[in-house]
Amino acid sequence: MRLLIAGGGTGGHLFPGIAVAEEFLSRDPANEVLFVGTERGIEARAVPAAGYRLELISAAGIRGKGGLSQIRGAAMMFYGYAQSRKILKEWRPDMVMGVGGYASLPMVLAARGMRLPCFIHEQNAIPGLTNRLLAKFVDRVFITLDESSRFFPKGKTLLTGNPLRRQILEMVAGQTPPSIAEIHQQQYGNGGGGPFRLFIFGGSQGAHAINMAMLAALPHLERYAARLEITHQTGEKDAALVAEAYRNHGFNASVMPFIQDMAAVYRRADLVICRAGATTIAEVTACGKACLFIPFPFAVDDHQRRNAEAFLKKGAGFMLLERELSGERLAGIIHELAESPETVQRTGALAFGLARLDAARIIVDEMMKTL
Ligand SMILES: CC(=O)N[C@H]1[C@@H](OP(=O)(O)OP(=O)(O)OC[C@H]2O[C@@H](n3ccc(=O)[nH]c3=O)[C@H](O)[C@@H]2O)O[C@H](CO)[C@@H](O)[C@@H]1O
Repeated sequence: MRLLIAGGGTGGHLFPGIAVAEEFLSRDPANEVLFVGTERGIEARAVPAAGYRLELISAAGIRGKGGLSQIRGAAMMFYGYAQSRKILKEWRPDMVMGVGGYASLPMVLAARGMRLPCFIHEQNAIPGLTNRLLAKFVDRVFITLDESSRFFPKGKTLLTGNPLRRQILEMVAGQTPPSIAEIHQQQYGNGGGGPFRLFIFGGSQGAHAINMAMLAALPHLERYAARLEITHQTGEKDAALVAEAYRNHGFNASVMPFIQDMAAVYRRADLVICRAGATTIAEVTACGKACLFIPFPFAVDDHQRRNAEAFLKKGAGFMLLERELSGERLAGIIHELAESPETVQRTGALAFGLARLDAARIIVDEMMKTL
């Protein structure tokens, strides 16, 4: 059977699609998957790197832009629709899934026009415009958080969670959470002051504001430099600057623009400091990690904050808003949590309790049912 997965732009849309592809391919060696995205999206690099076939179409945003760019965006969408029809006629998928992002709009509409079974997956608490529009046309809407259900037709919406890539699921399966006694031994054994491992990352593109706040936090953390083991994903632009700052302040830090094997880094972390993109949240909760969320304040409809709030209500994470973010504040929280292993352990355990590990399986089961 053939599944076409359309959309992307950012990792938060694309990686759930890759998770569904992995599940679908595991069902039958004869199954095939084709990804469709745009050349500017993360899919242009990440899909071939993951070993999948990718077709590119033309697509662009329309929402909130001035007259000329709206006309340009609409023209690109029409062209993308024609390209989508051509791909569908040539590749002949059995079903099509949109994962959000510009490319999913023309492709899912074209697929619906050709009467193919169509599905969408929404990752966020507040859905993007593409998925709101597409919901009317698809057979099933899969959602990550109950909060988004009010935007979609009741009869066809199903709460599944956010599909997790195999690298994350395998890590979770092989992991036994440490006991409080082990954490104490690790952090206070051998005369006290065992390592506290921080993983700082800013979603699929890195976060300049988090990078700068962490640099501003370093002078306040110098006394703990020997205890902190830091892995910091910066995005492309800030990598050199951030690496140099850690060196100058005497910190043991591994700085990378982008990380392929996220599971390995999650596994080692005691505390994760990150944005509140939906896929990030799904992963840190599955890994049972205590997390300080710093939501991206300009995400459409402030959806990152809403994503995080869904977890904070249950004590399963911490949040610091960007407008309150300063080096001193960030250093204060890191220090406080490094000194409080019970809080870190309890928060991670509560997060794990909210994780949904079977989203990809449920989605593929549901898609197969409609065939
Ligand atoms: C600025 C913005 O609007 N961001 C949106 C985007 O975020 P973004 O693309 O940052 O998505 P998420 O934070 O949800 O997920 C990031 C994904 O990238 C992966 N990763 C990240 C860094 C790295 O070095 N390597 C790596 O593989 C993570 O493991 C994760 O799978 O899509 C999300 C899902 O729709 C939204 O919730 C976010 O609001």
